[in-house]
Amino acid sequence: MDRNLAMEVVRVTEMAAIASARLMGRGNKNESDQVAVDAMRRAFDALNIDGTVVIGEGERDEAPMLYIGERVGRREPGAPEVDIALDPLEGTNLCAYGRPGSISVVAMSSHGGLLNAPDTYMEKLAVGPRAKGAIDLTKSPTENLRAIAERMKVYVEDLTVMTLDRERHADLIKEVRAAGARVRLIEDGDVAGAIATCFEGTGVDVLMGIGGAPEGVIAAAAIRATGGDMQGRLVPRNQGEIERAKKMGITDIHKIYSAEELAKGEVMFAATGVTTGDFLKGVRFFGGGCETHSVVMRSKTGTVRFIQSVHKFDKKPGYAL
Ligand SMILES: O=P(O)(O)OC[C@H]1O[C@](O)(COP(=O)(O)O)[C@@H](O)[C@@H]1O
Repeated sequence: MDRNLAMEVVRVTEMAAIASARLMGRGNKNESDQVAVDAMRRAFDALNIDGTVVIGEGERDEAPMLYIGERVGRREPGAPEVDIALDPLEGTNLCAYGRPGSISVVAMSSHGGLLNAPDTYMEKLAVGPRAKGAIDLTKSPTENLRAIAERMKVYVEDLTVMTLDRERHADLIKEVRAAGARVRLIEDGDVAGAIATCFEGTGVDVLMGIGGAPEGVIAAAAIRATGGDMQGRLVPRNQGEIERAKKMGITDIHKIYSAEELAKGEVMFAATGVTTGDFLKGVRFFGGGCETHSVVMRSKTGTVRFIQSVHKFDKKPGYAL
């Protein structure tokens, strides 16, 4: 993958973020998501890649655009063949209700690099580079917090654990509190939550708990690029999801995946803030344009770039739609 591709991919997340941010706070999550999907699909047409969506908006029969298996990009001769995991609007409710932390996101790898995760749940444990190697999903949350604290040379009481505010996490939250760590509950958006552990300034040290499996693969791509660490284990909700996982080539449903197994080889990752979150500002509109804030990363070099862009709608009418 050409290194300049990483800089091109950010245009795709910028366009999707601008489109959904336009509808921020209107209380309609489907509408916010749909405009992001449309914009992202259009933006891919400008990229000279031969891309296959491996994690997208759903199966072909349920998602008309950016469905799993869809080929995207201009696909001109010499275009790199890439697998793509995307979420045009991660945290649809956050955007629809004007809450912090929604992002638009794309991860890319060479062919076969991204786990074809079924649309089920995944138990996730993610930390930043300072705690790399200290996590183990076979151990209890308390044991993990002690190992993470030791590796980071801090007290467990200094750690902040982010988790989705869900009923299913009642025991987890109780245990984390009993261990002495601080807890930050989020309403949605555990991709941004996992990535936040890799940026010191966010104050988030650990992401724990169960969220979407496709989101787990996207997060793993970013974790790989930033040098953090992550483990994930599928948590199917019913027999149908187990069957679906098998069809997608997953033989051991209980397997614990490392970040390297979720997103193998060279990966690129780009995200643009829709609403302001822990490490990205949201889209800000002004007369005739807007400003976006994005992050672009490559696992090969570990370079992390924050990109602040000013878009003028009279010169780029496509962005104004
Ligand atoms: O809402 P659930 O069923 O607990 O699922 C959790 C998943 O939903 C999200 O919070 C938001 O997903 P959407 O953007 O599809 O609404 C993810 O970040 C998370 O992985």
